[in-house]
Amino acid sequence: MTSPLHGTTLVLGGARSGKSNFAERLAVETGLVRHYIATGRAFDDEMRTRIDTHRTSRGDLWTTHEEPFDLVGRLSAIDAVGCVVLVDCLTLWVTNLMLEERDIAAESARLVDSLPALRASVIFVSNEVGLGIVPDNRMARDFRDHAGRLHQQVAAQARDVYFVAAGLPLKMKG
Ligand SMILES: Nc1nc2c(ncn2[C@@H]2O[C@H](COP(=O)(O)OP(=O)(O)OP(=O)(O)O)[C@@H](O)[C@H]2O)c(=O)[nH]1
Repeated sequence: MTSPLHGTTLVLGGARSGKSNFAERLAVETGLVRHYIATGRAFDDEMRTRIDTHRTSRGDLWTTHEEPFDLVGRLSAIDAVGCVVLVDCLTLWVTNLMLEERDIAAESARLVDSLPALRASVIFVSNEVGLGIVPDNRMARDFRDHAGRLHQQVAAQARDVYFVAAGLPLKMKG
């Protein structure tokens, strides 16, 4: 079975742009079995509250997986014809890898290389973090650069790419 969204989709946007809600809608519209991979971790009460709100609003028709590091392994474990996997989000994944001093270029390449073989439809959500002024600290600049390169690689591989601002999706590819 090939869903209307078969392949990879990338949904970019700023903080509170509505990108996660839009990506969830795309996943629901496929009519496929839904999986959600959260790369975020609850480090404080504010994040815990936000995560609880997200879980409640997703409801019971989603299977949630919390995976801060091994996206390739988790995607291949879930992978099946007839399912859609929403990964929210790539920028938190990059953050987690940076905090562990992993090789981001290698991990990014491994992820992008794994995509064509997947049978599931995969929707990646990510923050566009490159639009502001040049950050004044090295780690923030590295983060911006890693995220920007990863977005280019995923976008090149993706069938559909969207940019969301003010809750409105702009289709950039597909
Ligand atoms: N650990 C965990 N994280 C979750 C879960 N559900 C959502 N999240 C995280 O919540 C984050 C998105 O929430 P927000 O920060 O409120 O949304 P945002 O992406 O900034 O805002 P929008 O652009 O409006 O979507 C994602 O990065 C997820 O990783 C969950 O069940 N478990």
